[in-house]
Amino acid sequence: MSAVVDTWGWRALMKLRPGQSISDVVARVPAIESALGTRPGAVRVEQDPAHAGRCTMRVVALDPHAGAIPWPGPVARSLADPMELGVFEDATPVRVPLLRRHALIGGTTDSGKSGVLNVVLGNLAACSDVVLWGIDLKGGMELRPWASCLARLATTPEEATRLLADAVAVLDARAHASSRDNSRVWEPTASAPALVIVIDEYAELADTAPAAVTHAESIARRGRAVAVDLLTATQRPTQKAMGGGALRSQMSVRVCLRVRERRDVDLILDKGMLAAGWHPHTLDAPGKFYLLADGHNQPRRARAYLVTDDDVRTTAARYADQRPELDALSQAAIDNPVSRPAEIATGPDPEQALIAALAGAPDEGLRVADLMRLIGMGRTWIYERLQAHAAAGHARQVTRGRWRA
Ligand SMILES: Nc1ncnc2c1ncn2[C@@H]1O[C@H](COP(=O)(O)OP(=O)(O)OP(=O)(O)O)[C@@H](O)[C@H]1O
Repeated sequence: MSAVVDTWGWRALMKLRPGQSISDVVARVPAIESALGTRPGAVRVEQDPAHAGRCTMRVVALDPHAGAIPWPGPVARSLADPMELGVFEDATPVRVPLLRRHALIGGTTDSGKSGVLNVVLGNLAACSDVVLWGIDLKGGMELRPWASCLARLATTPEEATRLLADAVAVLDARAHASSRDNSRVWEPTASAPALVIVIDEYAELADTAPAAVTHAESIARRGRAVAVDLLTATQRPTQKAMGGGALRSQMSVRVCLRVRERRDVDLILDKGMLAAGWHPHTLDAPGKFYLLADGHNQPRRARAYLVTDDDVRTTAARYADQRPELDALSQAAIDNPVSRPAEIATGPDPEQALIAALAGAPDEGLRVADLMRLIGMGRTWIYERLQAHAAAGHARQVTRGRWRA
């Protein structure tokens, strides 16, 4: 038996005695720990997948979660690479794929949500095939340090609504092009990058910008195939903020940091997860989390790397001038909103769709004919609703016949 030493301890390949199985060794783990003089839980035994008579014994002598774990820097260079968020208790790295996935990061105040966002942003900043947009309604406090790597940063409900409306326009244009060209999915490259929208405190957005929520839900439903993805963090995973679960159900990567109440576990992760052994209410330090994602279906405690303010500064500075630009098709959809396909103002409720369309309208406003096409309602209905919104101060005529919020 020869041992390989690493940061946290060592591991060795072991040959079992004839007739012995891995379960015999697993049953002896407490005795092995006692004989080696390690802390309880330090020894893990794994079957050699190639040979029933061999196993790997891993001794994690130091508790990897005992203190903050420094961020080693970005490992991803493409959205197709898994993002490395931190380490599990057995010191194995937490790697999670984000391509064509929306992600939700939840946890109480000071649980480390911004910390996890920073790890992901640090990796995305180094990816040459992702355009990053940010929404931070805390006045930009969390995301502004990344501003040099964000192509857009919205810090007010109005800007957020406009940004998400533009993202829906990008999505529609890409979906239209994909169906025309018969290509099923948008494969991100440096010249046709993915668009990832980072939203810090989604509940705040839901409270202050209902029209923006209509767009976010549309992106959650339809964005994956065309590589328009959401990365959202929230402290308040209420039914209202999560659209009664509709938004969460589209988020296939869920990171749950410490929560105050047990019922929040099922709100962030999924119904029944608390009963299934996912216990984020017991996490005892910032940055510790449970992950639910492809390949992560067992409740395992993990801890995120700690990204310092200095790490953010140096990483943002290093990658700022390597950020890609949106492809021409997507940029044209933003610059020329009148030619947007009819799904810009999504949602079954025409009133909501009208509000969203007005909020997302360009500076010069939208014509009644545009609104009719976007919303699918007749001239009389649109005209009456515009008058009502104008009287309530929610809409205005920019120039004759052109409207916006
Ligand atoms: N992975 C980590 N390891 C060690 N300490 C961490 C980690 N992540 C965060 N912390 C510490 O915990 C504190 C809170 O972290 P953070 O700001 O990320 O929490 P938050 O959930 O975003 O808080 P808020 O809800 O107020 O926005 C910070 O002081 C930070 O240094």
